[in-house]
Amino acid sequence: MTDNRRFILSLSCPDGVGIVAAVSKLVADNRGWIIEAQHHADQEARRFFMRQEILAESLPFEIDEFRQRFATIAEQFQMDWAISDSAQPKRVVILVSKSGHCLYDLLSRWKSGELVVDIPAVISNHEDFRSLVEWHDIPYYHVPVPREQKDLAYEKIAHLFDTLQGDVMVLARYMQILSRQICDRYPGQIINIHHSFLPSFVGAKPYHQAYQRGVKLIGATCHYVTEALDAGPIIDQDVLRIDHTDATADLVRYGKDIEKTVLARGLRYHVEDRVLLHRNKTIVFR
Ligand SMILES: Nc1nc2c(c(=O)[nH]1)N[C@@H](CN(C=O)c1ccc(C(=O)N[C@@H](CCC(=O)O)C(=O)O)cc1)CN2
Repeated sequence: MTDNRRFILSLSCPDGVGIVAAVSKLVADNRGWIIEAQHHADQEARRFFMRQEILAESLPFEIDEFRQRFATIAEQFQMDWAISDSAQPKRVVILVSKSGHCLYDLLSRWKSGELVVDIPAVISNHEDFRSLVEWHDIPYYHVPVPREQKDLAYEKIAHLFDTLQGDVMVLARYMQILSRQICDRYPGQIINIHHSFLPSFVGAKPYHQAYQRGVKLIGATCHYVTEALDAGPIIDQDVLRIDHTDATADLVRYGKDIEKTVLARGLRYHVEDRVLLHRNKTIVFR
């Protein structure tokens, strides 16, 4: 029975000739079995992006030696690169405030085995979801964010994340604006679900803004968090048609389903190393 463990190689570098050949030659010379391969050349940016999944058991060496052997090619082509192990689940720390629909959804997908991650903790600025989270045998940390002590609160969250050896923080309707310090400390490691079709309706009350504007489409956006509010690189989006008969409460209700779907999809892309960042945009190898 073939062991389905894969090494996932993701890279970007200045575009040029011979990149695919060089990478594939290293794998082929070691009789490696490529399960999935995608690449993209951004002609405007003159940058090349690539993702390969290689069957771990097909290679005669472990991941550390694979990284050592790949480093030579990476230097030759000035690559930003990473090799991850599909058998090593990402450690996802979830942050939530008072709206629990995305938290419930992620916990359900995790409990059913659909979302293969480790959840070392849930952090909240309220006590609302302690019993739900602890029922899942997941530690719950209540970190209040008083207006005059926001930086101290975010230092506590950063210390918790480091102590828990988190790989990614998911803001699952966490309604506090993170400081520049914590955003800069974890670039590409904090994912938010914003309840609008960005760039429309930034802020805490997008459904109210959508209703007031009279739009015919609403949506949700999963993006990486930067200091600039709701302005980080977009990972995934979706929309839904609405009309004049829909009140703000209807938009909030419809929106919850879109938010859950878009966040789960965006998080899956991230934990499967399918997202590469370039400037303020993403390449997503779906
Ligand atoms: N630095 C960033 N922090 C956060 C981002 C982000 O993109 N960059 N996204 C938000 C989530 N969000 C919308 O998706 C959002 C959350 C909160 C607010 C807001 O105005 N909050 C007020 C307090 C509101 C309250 O207490 O209920 C505030 O912080 O003063 C706007 C947008 C998460 N953080």
